[in-house]
Amino acid sequence: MVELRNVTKKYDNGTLALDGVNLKIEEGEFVFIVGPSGAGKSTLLKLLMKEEEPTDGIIRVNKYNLNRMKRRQVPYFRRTMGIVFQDFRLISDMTVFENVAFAMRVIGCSKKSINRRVPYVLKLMGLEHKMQNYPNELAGGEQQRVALARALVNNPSLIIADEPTGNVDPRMSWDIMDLLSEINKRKTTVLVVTHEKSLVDRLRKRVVSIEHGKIVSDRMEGMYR
Ligand SMILES: Nc1ncnc2c1ncn2[C@@H]1O[C@H](COP(=O)(O)OP(=O)(O)OP(=O)(O)O)[C@@H](O)[C@H]1O
Repeated sequence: MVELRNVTKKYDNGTLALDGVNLKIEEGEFVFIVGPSGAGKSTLLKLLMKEEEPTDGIIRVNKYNLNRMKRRQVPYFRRTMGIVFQDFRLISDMTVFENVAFAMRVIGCSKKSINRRVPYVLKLMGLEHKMQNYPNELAGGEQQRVALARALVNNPSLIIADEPTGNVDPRMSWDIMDLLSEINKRKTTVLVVTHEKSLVDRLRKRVVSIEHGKIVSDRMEGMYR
């Protein structure tokens, strides 16, 4: 469960990025966050992963109250969620396999389970033939899928993705959305920031629109209405 109550974020330079945001996302929901550039979408995600602090308001993610969280708890908290960053943040001197394995290693998984799980997840992403390659040897869309594999590998209860289809062709965008939908069917909460109106229009999901730091609409979208 994700909850923001009256959340405001003003950056040090005076920019009001979020202005009194109230939002509740139940466990197992799939939610798109949309809005023009500069609306505050990335800021919202950064607050949810405690990369930024709110100026005001209360934020809860799963069993955590982010306002009260101690600095040393943050890495543990982040490990409960799968995060796909806009710029992937893959580690350049690690292979694809190692990048995904690393997420398992930091939570103390055994070598045996890593060797079983990582190839499985990479295969799901259609990357089994790239396991020993380095990120800079991959196309943008492939790097995107490595980032997604890394976010999924520990079966998180919440996945947060910032423009997960940003650098890929339309067909691949659909594949990524299909994967996220599949994961969502297994009760994982999925939160996706996207610019791609065509995806949002065709998928029957909850869509939260943000403009100038405020939620301007919150509705179910879909071709079947
Ligand atoms: N670290 C920062 N310091 C100061 N201002 C910032 C910072 N990060 C973002 N902003 C500003 O806050 C506002 C919201 O930015 P944010 O990145 O959340 O928008 P966005 O909706 O994600 O945009 P985009 O779709 O282009 O990624 C913008 O005016 C932006 O310039």
